[in-house]
Amino acid sequence: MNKLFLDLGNSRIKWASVYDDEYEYGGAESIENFFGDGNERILEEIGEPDEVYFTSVAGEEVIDNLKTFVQKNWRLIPIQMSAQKDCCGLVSGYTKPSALGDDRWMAMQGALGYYSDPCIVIDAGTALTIDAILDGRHLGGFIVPGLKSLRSALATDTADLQMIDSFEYSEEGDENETLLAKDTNSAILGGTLYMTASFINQVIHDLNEQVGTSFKVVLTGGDSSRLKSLIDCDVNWVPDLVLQGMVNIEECIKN
Ligand SMILES: Nc1ncnc2c1ncn2[C@@H]1O[C@H](COP(=O)(O)OP(=O)(O)OP(=O)(O)O)[C@@H](O)[C@H]1O
Ligand SMILES: CC(C)(CO)[C@@H](O)C(=O)NCCC(=O)O
Ligand SMILES: [K+]
Repeated sequence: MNKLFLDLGNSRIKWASVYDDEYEYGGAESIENFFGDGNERILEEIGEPDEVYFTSVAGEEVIDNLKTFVQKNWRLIPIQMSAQKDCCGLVSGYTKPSALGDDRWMAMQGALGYYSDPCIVIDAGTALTIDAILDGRHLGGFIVPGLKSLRSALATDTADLQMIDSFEYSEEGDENETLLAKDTNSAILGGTLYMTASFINQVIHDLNEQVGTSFKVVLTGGDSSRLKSLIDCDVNWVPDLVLQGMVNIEECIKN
């Protein structure tokens, strides 16, 4: 039995397979490339699934594309997984549980595969989210712009600042080494990174203080690799946390 799990984000799709109970993270691809021409390589890598599960924070159009894609390539109907009120050892903290981002719910379910409690889950994706779990309850969380959104806001709202591609720029590798920058790109990259890390550290600090415990911290998302060394405590870095959460739920429901 080959089960395919898909995580549809706002910028990228990530996938993993469970083949005879063996979990394997597949990779990530931009949404355009995934559905675009020349995706034979991705299809080949994925293989032929028997069942397809997906979760999504992308729009209806992307979900429709996925359904068509799965039907066309494998003659299957994918099963959507979403945030619940109370499921697999976790109770939602949202006043309206269905309004919580499905990726946030899945990431928390993924974190519960590592720690029974209490833990803080950080997803540094297109948006950056922080959620906390204590005694099997989601305490709630925060949503702020991700690094790319912060940088693009500056570029949009000023005359002289341009959008910089952090991936090209990171070759310089100096944004963590000096605190203050001496050129525009470093000032933006370093500043937004430092701002985001300070926010994360403050939330962790305040939660620990308020609850009187030391929360475990689990980190995921496209920007997590650049943030992890700036977090003041030990961090469990799990790039495929959302997918792991989906697999945990599927196993929990099956059993
Ligand atoms: N090719 C890439 N490789 C790694 N990181 C990337 C890449 N492209 C963008 N990023 C960074 O990752 C962030 C987006 O994270 P991620 O890919 O996890 O988002 P996403 O797929 O939209 O997920 P979500 O919508 O769930 O947040 C952006 O802020 C950007 O800086
Ligand atoms: C916050 C994002 C964009 C993070 O990917 C996603 O989880 C989402 O669209 N959430 C819905 C709103 C909410 O979680 O309150
Ligand atoms: K997002």
